[in-house]
Amino acid sequence: MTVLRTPPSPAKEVPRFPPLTLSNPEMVAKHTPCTLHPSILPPELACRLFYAMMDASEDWKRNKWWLFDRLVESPHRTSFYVRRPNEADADAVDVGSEEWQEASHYWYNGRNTEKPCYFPDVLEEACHIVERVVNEEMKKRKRFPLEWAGDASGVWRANVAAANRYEGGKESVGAHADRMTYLGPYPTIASISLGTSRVFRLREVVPSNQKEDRHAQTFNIPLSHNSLLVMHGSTQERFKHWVPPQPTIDVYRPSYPRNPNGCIEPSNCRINITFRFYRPDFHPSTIPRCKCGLPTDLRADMKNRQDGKTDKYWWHCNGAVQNDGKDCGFWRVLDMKAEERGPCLYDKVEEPCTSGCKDAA
Ligand SMILES: O=C(O)CCC(=O)C(=O)O
Ligand SMILES: [Fe+2]
Repeated sequence: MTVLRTPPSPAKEVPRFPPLTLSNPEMVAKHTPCTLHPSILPPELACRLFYAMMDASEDWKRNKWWLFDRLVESPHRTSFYVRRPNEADADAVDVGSEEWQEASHYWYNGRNTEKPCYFPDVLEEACHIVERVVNEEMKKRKRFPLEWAGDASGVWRANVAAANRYEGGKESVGAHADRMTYLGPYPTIASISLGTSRVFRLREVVPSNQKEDRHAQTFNIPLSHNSLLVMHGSTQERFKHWVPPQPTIDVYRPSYPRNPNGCIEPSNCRINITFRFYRPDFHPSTIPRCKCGLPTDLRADMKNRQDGKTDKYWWHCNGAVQNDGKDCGFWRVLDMKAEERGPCLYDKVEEPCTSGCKDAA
């Protein structure tokens, strides 16, 4: 017997757009929730910071983690710095204190047991400039209800910095969104690049309910020496970012010699420094432990984004990266109220901004 069925309707044609290079600040602001400043520090300071971080990076380590049954190493070196609290500032958090040490170990996937270094003077000098620019930017933007609002002064500041060194074009970092364990939701992350220019890549994670309607586009942002990329709130909730290996790179020629009468040595290294704010309401003592007894990871539920206020985040076991690849399967939804976190901008933001809203991009 032949059964006649109506043929299935052809799948909807959803256009795919090729990767787009965002070569100026206007394009970056149009397509992403980030802002680009091509030249952020006075040139002499940028060069001094490059040399200081190149010297320090001799001691930086490659992160290690378990991928299934294999111990793998990051294809770049990394380090973690904490800022000395400002005595004059009553709100300042001493993330260098013993109670915060766990947060620095977490950067190294629980491996590093040494005390993190305080910002060297040159990093402190750069940080002041970065903070001023970030705060100017933030004033112009629509903010998100879950952002931190506990600072009496209302200004953004950095209390930690993570640094990476990429040597040559082969070194890279894989696609990820930054873990929010100590940053909390909608963090602002300010990223300085020094040395060789590399491409920074961003790609949105399209929510499950929009998958049939649109594809994500890949954006390439060339980050040259002394540029600042500010990843504003929602970047970690909506996008993954990475620095891909690059077959060719332009060697960086510093504008100043290392020593007054020395010669200029070209370099094939890129140094990246991300300034971050570890929130007091995400203090290590408040981070849920999984069944392995380890601090859990906080991640945004990127595929089910909501309205900027009711977005979901999960605490989940981070054991797989540390524990011979074994994960205890623990997870729990973040509940800001029940976990007594905040204060957030909730009450100050009149209308919630949808994660995809244009002003927030
Ligand atoms: O090197 C960069 O620009 C990105 C580094 C990064 O994504 C990270 O450290 O989380
Ligand atoms: Fe990152």
